[in-house]
Amino acid sequence: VIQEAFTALPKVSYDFVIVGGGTAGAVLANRLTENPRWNVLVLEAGPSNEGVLDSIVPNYSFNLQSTIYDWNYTSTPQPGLNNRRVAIPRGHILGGCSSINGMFYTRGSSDDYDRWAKVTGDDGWSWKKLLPYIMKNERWTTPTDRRNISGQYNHSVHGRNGKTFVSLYSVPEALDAKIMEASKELGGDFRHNIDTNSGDALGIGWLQVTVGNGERSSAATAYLAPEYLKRPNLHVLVKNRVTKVLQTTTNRGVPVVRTVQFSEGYTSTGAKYEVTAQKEVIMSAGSFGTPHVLQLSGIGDAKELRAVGIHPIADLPSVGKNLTDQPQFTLIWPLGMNETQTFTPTAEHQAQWLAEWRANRTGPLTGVGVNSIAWIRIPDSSPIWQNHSDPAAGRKTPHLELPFIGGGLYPLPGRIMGTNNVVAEPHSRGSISLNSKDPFDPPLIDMGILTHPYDLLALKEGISAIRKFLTASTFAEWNLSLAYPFKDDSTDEEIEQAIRNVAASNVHPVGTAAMSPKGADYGVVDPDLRVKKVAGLRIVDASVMPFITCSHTQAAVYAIAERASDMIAASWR
Ligand SMILES: Cc1cc2nc3c(=O)[nH]c(=O)nc-3n(C[C@H](O)[C@H](O)[C@H](O)COP(=O)(O)OP(=O)(O)OC[C@H]3O[C@@H](n4cnc5c(N)ncnc54)[C@H](O)[C@@H]3O)c2cc1C
Repeated sequence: VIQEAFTALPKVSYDFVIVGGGTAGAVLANRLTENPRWNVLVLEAGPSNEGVLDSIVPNYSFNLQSTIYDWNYTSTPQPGLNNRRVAIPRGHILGGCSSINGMFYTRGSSDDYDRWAKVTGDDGWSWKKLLPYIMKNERWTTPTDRRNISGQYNHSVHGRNGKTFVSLYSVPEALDAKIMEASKELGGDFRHNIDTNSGDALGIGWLQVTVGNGERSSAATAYLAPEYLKRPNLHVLVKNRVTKVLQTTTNRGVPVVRTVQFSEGYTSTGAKYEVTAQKEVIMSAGSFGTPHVLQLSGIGDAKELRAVGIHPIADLPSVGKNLTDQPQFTLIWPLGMNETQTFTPTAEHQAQWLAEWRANRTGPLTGVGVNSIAWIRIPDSSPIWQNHSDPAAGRKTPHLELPFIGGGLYPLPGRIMGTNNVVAEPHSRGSISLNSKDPFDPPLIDMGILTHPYDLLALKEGISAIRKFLTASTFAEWNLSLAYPFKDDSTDEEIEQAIRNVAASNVHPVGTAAMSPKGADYGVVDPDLRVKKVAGLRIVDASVMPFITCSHTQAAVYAIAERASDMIAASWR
């Protein structure tokens, strides 16, 4: 069961305490309690996901932002964005970001994982070794519209017995046929790739989503489903925020950190508790929550910690550094056609769609708004390579992600088409640090967006690629003209300024507690995810990625958490 008061929990000793019941935390909670002898406590700051309609209806996911289900973080002024502050949503709910995300299921390329193996010296992080864990997470299912999907994915690279539902997009749009016609006509970078989740991520593929039976499949619905919450050894406490991890003892001069301090409710005035894990504390508070709690606890850059009045227990300067996210913005192309040839949803449509969803779990509300994505490389001949190194992990790795947003209702197109422009592997890096030693004071989050000149040039390469794609003859009848964030005839300078005025985070922050080889004098965790310079503490979430995957990040987090569960279980067997 899910509890909101620590006093309501049975008085047992916990083998493992998991900080954060998010994407990774829910996986660990499930897998570690497969062993009935191990008691596990999950501490989640946000409320339960149960019954939250916006988290169940796939098309409602945007409603969750700027609510109680969001941490509502705002970045520091971003020099690369003309000093704007940008919003960075994060799930504040059981299931974490997987309960509020866009449900895109994209794994990245095999190169991405092979690079992790190379930079950590642990072959277990390679694509080949992780693929079984990727598949262990996945429960492939038919899309909600039950169309014939042969030729739209590669059966052999998908798992059928996992926990998280993965399916193909479910709301056909007029745009779909056009994308595939253009792909056929242009080929090359725009060739059709039957499954961009196969390790070779390049080309245009159909979108796979974490949706099953018309509902969002999150880490909470999948790994903390009622059948698992029934386990007597699994204890889930929501609406309780961890404020610190504390040194429990010292073992041969090494601080042992197995005690967790937490505060009930959403404000600093709640009751305070401490709990000590018999085996390990696992930090799964995400790319912001994990480094924030570590720093509050004295684990981080000793100089920076002392400056805010925190006594360091482990000097790990990499905590909170290497913050990596993909810069992105959307181009809007109105269709030069009249209203009868296009489709604009009304309030009446919305009501009908909700009624259909409630009755059958089918219809337009099962869609996430995107059906296909182009993953492409910047040409080898581009002048960009004269001044910049290639940030991609290898030749099967795209530099750019270009999702297509149609918005119509088949067979009519929407009044506008959107093309998202994302730098899949950026060069810019940001950081997260303490504003003060008050755990309820939000951290300073510097996303570093567009601070490296490569990233802006790469976005401009993305614009060229989109324009090239739209020259395909199939688009002629739509009379597309660019309306936002600049015009077809804008100058180079106007385009650069427009990008800096609208670009934002792709909401995929990673890397703030990154893995490095055992014994390295940089990085935060060893390849087995144990925090360096202390004992009793591991990190399992998006923060451990040394490099971002060229993708949306949930599939990689699930893979990390599935492998971590095995590693942790093995070390206590
Ligand atoms: C709006 C949005 C859209 C996205 N879209 C996609 C997408 O379409 N596809 C995709 O693949 N990825 C997407 N992502 C990214 C993806 O969801 C994340 O990378 C992934 O879920 C992160 O998992 P995690 O376990 O690292 O962290 P989280 O899932 O964020 O889990 C961290 C958990 O810890 C809790 N927590 C934090 N601090 C504390 C504390 N002090 N005490 C107690 N609990 C704490 C949080 O409340 C949260 O539940 C999106 C993310 C967002 C926010």
